[in-house]
Amino acid sequence: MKKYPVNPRDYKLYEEIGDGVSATVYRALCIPFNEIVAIKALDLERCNNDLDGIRREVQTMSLIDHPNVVRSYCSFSAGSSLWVVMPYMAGGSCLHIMKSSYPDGFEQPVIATLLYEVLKALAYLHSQGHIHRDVKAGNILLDSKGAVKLGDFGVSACMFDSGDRQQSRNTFVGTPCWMAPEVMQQLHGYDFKADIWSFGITALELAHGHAPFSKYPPMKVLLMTLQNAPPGLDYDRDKRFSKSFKDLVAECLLKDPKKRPTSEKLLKHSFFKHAHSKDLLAQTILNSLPPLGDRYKTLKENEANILRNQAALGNSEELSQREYIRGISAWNFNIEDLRREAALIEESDSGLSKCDRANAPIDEDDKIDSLVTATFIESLHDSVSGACLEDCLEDHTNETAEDLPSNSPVNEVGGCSNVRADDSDAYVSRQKASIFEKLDSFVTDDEHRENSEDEEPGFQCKGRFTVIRPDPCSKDSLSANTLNSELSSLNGRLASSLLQRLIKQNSMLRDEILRLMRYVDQKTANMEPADTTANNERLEFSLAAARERDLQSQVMNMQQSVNKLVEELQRQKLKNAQLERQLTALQTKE
Ligand SMILES: Nc1ncnc2c1ncn2[C@@H]1O[C@H](COP(=O)(O)OP(=O)(O)OP(=O)(O)O)[C@@H](O)[C@H]1O
Repeated sequence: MKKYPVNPRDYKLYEEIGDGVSATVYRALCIPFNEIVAIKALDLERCNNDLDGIRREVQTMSLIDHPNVVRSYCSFSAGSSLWVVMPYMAGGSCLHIMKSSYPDGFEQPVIATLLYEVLKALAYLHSQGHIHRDVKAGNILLDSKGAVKLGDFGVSACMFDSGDRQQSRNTFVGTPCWMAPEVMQQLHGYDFKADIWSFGITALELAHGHAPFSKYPPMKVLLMTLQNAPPGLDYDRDKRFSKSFKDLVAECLLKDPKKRPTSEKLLKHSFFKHAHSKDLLAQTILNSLPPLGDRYKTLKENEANILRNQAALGNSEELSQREYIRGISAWNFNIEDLRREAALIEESDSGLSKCDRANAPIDEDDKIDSLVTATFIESLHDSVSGACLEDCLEDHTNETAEDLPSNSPVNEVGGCSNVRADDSDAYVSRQKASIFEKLDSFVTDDEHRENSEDEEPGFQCKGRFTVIRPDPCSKDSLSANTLNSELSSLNGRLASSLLQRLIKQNSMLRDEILRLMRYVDQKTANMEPADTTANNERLEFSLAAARERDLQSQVMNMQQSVNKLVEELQRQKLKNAQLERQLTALQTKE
């Protein structure tokens, strides 16, 4: 097999052709082979605490061998970046193609052709034990001849892994619009069926030019995905699509992952009778497209305009849209964002599309406050009791307002279409006050963290990444050795500060959960006989104990990670000492 060089000097970087959370992608020339390639430059400083993720991505990519999956030729470090050399996909991503030429989505034969190829990639990955976890139009790449490949293993996970990596499937990664409900809930982990959900959302994205709820801020996307009926193809709006397409989407977007078909089974779906060869793609959507670099530049300019407008209007939905345009997967899920987004949801929304409206609960705009409250409270309960929010809501879908006591939690909280305006308004205000109180306590914690950041100016938390702020004054003056040892010691300090923060947040969350449970119990006690209250208390106690055990085991795992990091640090120090000795020896020789 052809061996690509692993020296940065053997490559010549041309223009930028894409970017994501952790990487910038360039068109490049592999000089010895005189071959155009793509180089993904992962900025190790931008994702310092996600080295495992990077290692995983590179490992996964190098082991992959399938015509529908982007493979890596080789990878190596170049300065503070890790370069991954890949085949150059001159057509770019489907998201970019739609943004530049097909804002309302593709025609059915094109969609069927694209999806069939993606599905072959998924069937292969799943058979190899991988969950892709980031299936979306932005990661469907086309070469100049119309070959389709699935890219970006930044958040992929292996189903056969145990221990640490298995646990990573319980963490919150991925783009909210494409994220399966079970991934959002973070209750019981998830499996490859999460990819099938994302595949269904991607099908809608290719059909409409955007994913369902893509214009909304992440918090709202989360609420809508959890509480609304699954999105789908609309009877009126999507007349141009066949019944088999509608069926395919509906099957992929079943909320219960067990009911979703496997990728292998989906390959036999009748919709794929509409699939063609790659020539169709070359002759239709790739025909007369400007070069990828130019398209990317235009896209960046548009993005900059949106940013300017958004800054002028102070509109955070535009911000969300900008992230969508960039096809970014990370979700900056911090309490400040949450607060801002919850406040934004309060404002009445006039922007729901007809299709989104069809999927929204009745009076959704008016009662969105209660949705916020409901989801916070229910998801807090769920994280304690392990009960599924979705089940909880579905259990009550057939009940009407009249079936339930007027002050029942379902009427007041969860049953969005059954909310009684008079009772619920007061209830919602009370709950909102309590939520903001909770948020305040988190924010205070965040402020603490910020203050402590003052002591350690290098750290900054950004969603799933902890970013090291570059220090322009010192960087150049550092020798490779000191930089190395600095990075290693930062890892240790970073892990322990993260650990402390997590423990603190967990215990605060637990207290808050208990407080909220007591509150709900007090409310329901009026309706229940006395012995049920005693039972509830017992249940509450055992649930809290189970949660505590869970937290303790998480803490132990984190401590183990810290120990590993400390060991790594020692190793690096030894290496540094050796290098320094060699350096001195060399200097003496000279
Ligand atoms: N081999 C390639 N050929 C052409 N363009 C590519 C290639 N790989 C990636 N791109 C472009 O670069 C963009 C970003 O790449 P990628 O998604 O791998 O980065 P990332 O940082 O992992 O992104 P994300 O934010 O989705 O995690 C893609 O959406 C695509 O448009």
